[in-house]
Amino acid sequence: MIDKKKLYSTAEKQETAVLVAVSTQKQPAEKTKEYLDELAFLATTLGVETVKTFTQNLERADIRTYTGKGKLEEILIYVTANPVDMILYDDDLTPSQVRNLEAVFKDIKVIDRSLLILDIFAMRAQTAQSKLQVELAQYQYLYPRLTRMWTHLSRQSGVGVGMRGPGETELETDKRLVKDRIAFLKEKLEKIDRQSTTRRKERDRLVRVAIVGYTNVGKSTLMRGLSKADVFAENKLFATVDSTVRKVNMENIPFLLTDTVGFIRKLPTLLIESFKSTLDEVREADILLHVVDISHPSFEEHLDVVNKTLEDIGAANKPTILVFNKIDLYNPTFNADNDEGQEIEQTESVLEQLKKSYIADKADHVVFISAEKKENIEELRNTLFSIVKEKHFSIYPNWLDLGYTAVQTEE
Ligand SMILES: Nc1nc2c(ncn2[C@@H]2O[C@H](COP(=O)(O)OP(=O)(O)OP(=O)(O)O)[C@@H](O)[C@H]2O)c(=O)[nH]1
Ligand SMILES: [Mg+2]
Repeated sequence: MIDKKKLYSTAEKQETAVLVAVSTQKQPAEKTKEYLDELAFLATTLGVETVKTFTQNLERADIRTYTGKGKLEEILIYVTANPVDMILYDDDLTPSQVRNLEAVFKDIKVIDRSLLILDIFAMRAQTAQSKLQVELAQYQYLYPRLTRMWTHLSRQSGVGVGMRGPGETELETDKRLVKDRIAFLKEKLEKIDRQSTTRRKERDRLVRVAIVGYTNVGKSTLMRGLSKADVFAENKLFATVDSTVRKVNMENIPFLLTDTVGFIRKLPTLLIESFKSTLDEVREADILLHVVDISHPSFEEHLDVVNKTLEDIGAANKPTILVFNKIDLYNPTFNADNDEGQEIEQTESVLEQLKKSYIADKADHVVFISAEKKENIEELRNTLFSIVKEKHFSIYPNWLDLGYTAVQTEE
């Protein structure tokens, strides 16, 4: 049995972190800066304050200690002289890197990107299913890394980042018990998966639309704007971990709208695997609303990350509306490459060009909106509805003769 005696308390003091990243041939320095901003934002989401960042240029990350020796010493001097609870690495560390770094940093936690993201998911998971999914991903991540550090950490008072299981319990650290737990969780999830597949099959066949996108782009805000759902939206990463399905009616044609978990660069593979059945909502969708935060300086990279993840889960090549959101914050003079002295183009023509470039290869439709300020929502509704309608009539060619009442669902 798992020991659930020690409860996680939110009243703990705020934890502090230093961030570490390397710039490599594949990852130029300006990218590293952006990634570190994202890492700091992930930390903030967990209430962790960033006190310093360290970066290093290397051909590739050091296989033993991630950074080189000199930088490692520099970090050690800093964390010895200052109150620092954890060192956050922007990439995933191998079990042996973790071991080596633990030996250097002793009582200071060594946390990598995956572990941080897993921790946020643990905090956000609401349903029994997503809690089990997160717990499974956490244990699969921890199992090969269960070393002195984890047993040591679990004995420290107060559980912080890296040790938080879902449901406010602490993670188990006994290797043998963890193995049993993994088997148990897998079995339980398979059972839930079988039940929900049956339930989905029994559901009447309605057109399914999934809202997808990078984290924090405004998916839940848009969901609220398009349906009556009271969905949680917040300026933090991964506000949504569970998917919400709502039935929406437009001109007496019902369809299902799903808000989904956001994607992120380097989303832990284990999370994708264990969230398989949650992601089924995306995989089984007929139409995708791909939301992009156009005000974000790296929105194009976000777009590529999402498309790549969609491919990975087998959900690419669906009819897609590319929804550029937060148009109220968009400033093309900031995003566009402006050579000195060059006239800054009007927002409208910049958007027009953007639309053309995306229509050509990445989307069937492009719409610019502000979900928050409710700008252009009508245009989006109309575009969406025209596609939904087409799909709906291909399933129910005689819909108009049925008096609109043939389909009843519980959503
Ligand atoms: N200015 C502005 N802010 C917006 C807009 N749409 C959403 N936001 C804000 O962006 C933040 C994230 O919104 P969410 O709807 O939670 O985003 P999400 O994509 O569901 O995020 P996750 O569930 O965390 O992946 C919130 O603070 C929203 O208020 C918009 O059109 N303009
Ligand atoms: Mg959300």
